[in-house]
Amino acid sequence: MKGLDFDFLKFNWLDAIDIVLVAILVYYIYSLVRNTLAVNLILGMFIILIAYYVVSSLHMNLLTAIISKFMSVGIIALVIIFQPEIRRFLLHIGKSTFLQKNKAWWGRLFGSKDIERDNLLRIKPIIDACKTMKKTRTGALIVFVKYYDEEFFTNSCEVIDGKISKRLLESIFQKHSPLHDGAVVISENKIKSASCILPLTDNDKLPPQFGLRHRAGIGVSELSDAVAVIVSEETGEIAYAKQGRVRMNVSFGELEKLLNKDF
Ligand SMILES: Nc1ncnc2c1ncn2[C@@H]1O[C@H](COP(=O)(O)OP(=O)(O)OP(=O)(O)O)[C@@H](O)[C@H]1O
Repeated sequence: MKGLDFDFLKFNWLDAIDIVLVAILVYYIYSLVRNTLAVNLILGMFIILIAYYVVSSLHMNLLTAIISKFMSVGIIALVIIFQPEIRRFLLHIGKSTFLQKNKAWWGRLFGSKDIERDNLLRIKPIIDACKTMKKTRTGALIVFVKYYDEEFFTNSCEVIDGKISKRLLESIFQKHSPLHDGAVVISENKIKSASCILPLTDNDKLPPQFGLRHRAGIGVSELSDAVAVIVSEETGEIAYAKQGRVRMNVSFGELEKLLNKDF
């Protein structure tokens, strides 16, 4: 009888690096899809994969053939289904590149105070406008995007391309303004557009009080690197959506910190 082959148990440092990298990748994917619909899709795929192994090991040929045909087109289906997650994943990688990180490090080393001060100056009119809108129960949806996709936004928005100001934001969302319906998009330190119709999230686990405004804010944050600030017309509460997840009852202090980090 031939001896058993335990070669596969040999373990070297490259295997260790391999395992660590796979663990990081799995964690990265998990943190991208956590609390989003993609989790259910991954679970569904996993069940189909197990079903395939079960039926093929039981030699159930017809079912095996059907599932394997289904899986052979799976890769195209996966790219289509997970398009928002793949896009977010690539954007994350791009954002964490050496150059981008270095920019932040130079800032931290030599000009952190100035950068922080500049950032707070940029954010202040937005926070102030949110404070007023919360007080007056004016519904608002403000979306911040790092990369302004002309095609995506121009088709469904009114172009503004104006300086960020408290009064401009308040006037846009004021109930009688023709532009108050929809979202304001801020990018490149400007109010790029208003009255934007955004894609709604399909997430069915959201609180029942979340209507279209909240769904639109969460929806756009699922599809891109956008973050959204939502002021509820009903309650005046501020919500913050990022990567398809939403934080409710955000205080102005928190909002400042979040925008300082993400905007
Ligand atoms: N697809 C969309 N994109 C951007 N804004 C939208 C979209 N659909 C609806 N809205 C905005 O949401 C408003 C309706 O909000 P709705 O009352 O359904 O939201 P909500 O999440 O319950 O918030 P609120 O607490 O302010 O009522 C609309 O007047 C419009 O301004």
